[in-house]
Amino acid sequence: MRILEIREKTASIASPIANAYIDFSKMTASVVAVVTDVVRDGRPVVGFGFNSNGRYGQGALMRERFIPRVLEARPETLVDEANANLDPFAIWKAMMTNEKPGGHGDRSVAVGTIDMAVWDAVAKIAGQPLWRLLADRYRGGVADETVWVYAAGGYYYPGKDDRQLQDEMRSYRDRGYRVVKMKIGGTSIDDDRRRIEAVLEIVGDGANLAVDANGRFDLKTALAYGEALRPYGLHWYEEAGDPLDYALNAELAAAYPGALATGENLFSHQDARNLVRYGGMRPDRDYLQFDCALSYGLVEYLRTLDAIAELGWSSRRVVPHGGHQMSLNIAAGLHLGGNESYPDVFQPFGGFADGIAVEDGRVRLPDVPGVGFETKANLYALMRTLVEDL
Ligand SMILES: O=C([O-])CC(=O)C(=O)O
Ligand SMILES: [Mg+2]
Repeated sequence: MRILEIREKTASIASPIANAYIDFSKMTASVVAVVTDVVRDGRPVVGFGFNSNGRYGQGALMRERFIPRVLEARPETLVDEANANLDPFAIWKAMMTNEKPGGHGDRSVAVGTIDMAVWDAVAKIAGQPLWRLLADRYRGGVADETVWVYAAGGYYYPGKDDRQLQDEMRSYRDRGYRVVKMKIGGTSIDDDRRRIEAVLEIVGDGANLAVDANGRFDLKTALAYGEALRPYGLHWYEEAGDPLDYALNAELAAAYPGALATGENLFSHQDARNLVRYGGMRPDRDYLQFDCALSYGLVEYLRTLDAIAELGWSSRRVVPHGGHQMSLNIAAGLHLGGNESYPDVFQPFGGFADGIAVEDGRVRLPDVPGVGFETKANLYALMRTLVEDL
């Protein structure tokens, strides 16, 4: 059993939306296909992966370092004999040969994207949905039947007024979501207060609304927003300050009684552990949002979950960023607290299986081998363009 080829290409996810920090007018993502020599139903098993929004395509790093290392490794060293399958841990180790510690940045995205495709292939070779394989291997066979999801959107874009923001949020609620998320910090605090109140007219209770500042604020502004947000009793206040400014986060946590959420821009188990050690995050109410597709993949995510468990954190406090099916599988198979969803933005990567509706804020997973990309027609059509000749 061996990996024959790893193909990648860059896809555009450009759109006019903006958060408080960046606009997405030139945003891209990498799509990867891991081609194996295993044949199922007369066709080679191919695992697919892609990286989450916000970090651009990583083709150059893949082509120059990570793909060659996998293909140069002796094939027998990448096999998991016990399970008669490929070994994601050995493949990960091969990719990370001669990589120094620290400085987790774009390479963690490149590795995470290939790792997603490897796990898709592994689950397909096993003939199981990934969520089932993960539950069997790591959680005594018990998977969650449904996963809590929330609808992320509420972006800024030119000409968008409160009425359009309300229509957007109403449409998420009409599609079965209970909790919605909107951007803050891209305008004045008074404007944001008005936008929040407009959305609360639609979703009612503050517990149905999360807000996301995308790391924009300095300490003073983070605290001022904390004061302004406090009376609303929001679901969470996300990424107030710079992702690596643990002291800012700790000061905010000491002042803000509601839930905080952060971690989407921390890309290693060491950084995740430092957030939990030094960021003042409270295990009884706050949320951790590490995204495997940006942070060296599921192999590293398992280490991250172990690292936070050692510090007393339940996996139920983890609600990944990224709105993708890979994290949905991890949430169901490894007992996380839920998953982000982008019902409308970042298509075709956002959203889950076609034909499985969100009901009362929860979604089921498809019962097909792998991550389930084949159940999302627009995404699978894009992935197939990598392997049209196979
Ligand atoms: O706007 C973005 O970069 C995405 C984001 O923060 C989120 O989904 O939480
Ligand atoms: Mg965010």
